[in-house]
Amino acid sequence: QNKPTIYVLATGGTIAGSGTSETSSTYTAGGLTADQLIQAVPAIDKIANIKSEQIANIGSQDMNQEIWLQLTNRINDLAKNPDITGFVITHGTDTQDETAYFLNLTIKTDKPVVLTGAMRPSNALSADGPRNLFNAVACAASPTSKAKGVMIVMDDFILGADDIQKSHTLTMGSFSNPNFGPLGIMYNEQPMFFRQSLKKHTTESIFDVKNIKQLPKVAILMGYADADDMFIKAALEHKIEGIIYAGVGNGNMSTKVINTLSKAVQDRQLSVVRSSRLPLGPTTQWDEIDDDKLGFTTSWFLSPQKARILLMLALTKTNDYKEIQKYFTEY
Ligand SMILES: NC(=O)C[C@H](N)C(=O)O
Repeated sequence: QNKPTIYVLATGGTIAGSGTSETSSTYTAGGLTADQLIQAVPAIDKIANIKSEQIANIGSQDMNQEIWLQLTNRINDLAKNPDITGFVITHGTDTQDETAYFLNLTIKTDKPVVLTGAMRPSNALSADGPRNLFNAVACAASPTSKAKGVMIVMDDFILGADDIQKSHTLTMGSFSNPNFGPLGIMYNEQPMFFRQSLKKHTTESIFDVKNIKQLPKVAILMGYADADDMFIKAALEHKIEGIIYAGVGNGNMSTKVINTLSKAVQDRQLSVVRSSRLPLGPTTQWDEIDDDKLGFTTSWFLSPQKARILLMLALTKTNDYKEIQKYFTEY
């Protein structure tokens, strides 16, 4: 029939998980296959032909760069097939923001790529997975979803990868674009878009991971009152190339932390990106810290975990902090 073909790549998560009963909070993420997830939503057949593939079947707390690279390379390859309209990735919610942002920077297609997941396991009373999967397929099937960057569809909202945040440990409605608002909503089997990100992504992104087997090593460390530099020293022993420091307030750091980090910038060209432990607002340059003097970069609106992804990709190109700072304003 004349329906769009959507390619579903399944990776596990609570959407594929099963609980000990339909009302218990005890469950294991992952388990159900891509085919089982799709068969549980017969309404999908009305709107799309589905092809599917099992990439992994894990809780997303175990997501890793091998799977990221596999997803990127597979989608870039499949996107050349004119019969495929768009892609849906089922994924655990814990690190969905990271995978979405990684793909946003490394996928080279205008075709819609939509991630979805669930907060309740597949056999829970009022499980959210089936509706989310239906909406994700409907979003990926629509021509209006093209060239919008990688999106996440959860709880009827369409969310952009650069601002996506999981903000509640337990309940549905956990996902939002907290700084700039959602891109749109799913309504009546169709996406309705109200906003679009101006950040570079997908076809405009310069990051190409086709020949990359191992990404540069970057760690995240968090600031707090009376922060010591012991974790920085420990990280430096592991041949780390970059540190994202999730500082207090506007990416601030204790004097001890600043001194140890700036010494590592000078002595061994460590790349340091200041970010914030706060959920909202940018980490701006030059407020209380002289970034140019120290050779530091700031993450602007990226959360520490997304700043880590951009820094890993940036380090495949350069370790010049000015160039890296440019990336943090563009992506
Ligand atoms: N709601 C979920 O999907 C949580 C689960 N731990 C996961 O990320 O796979």
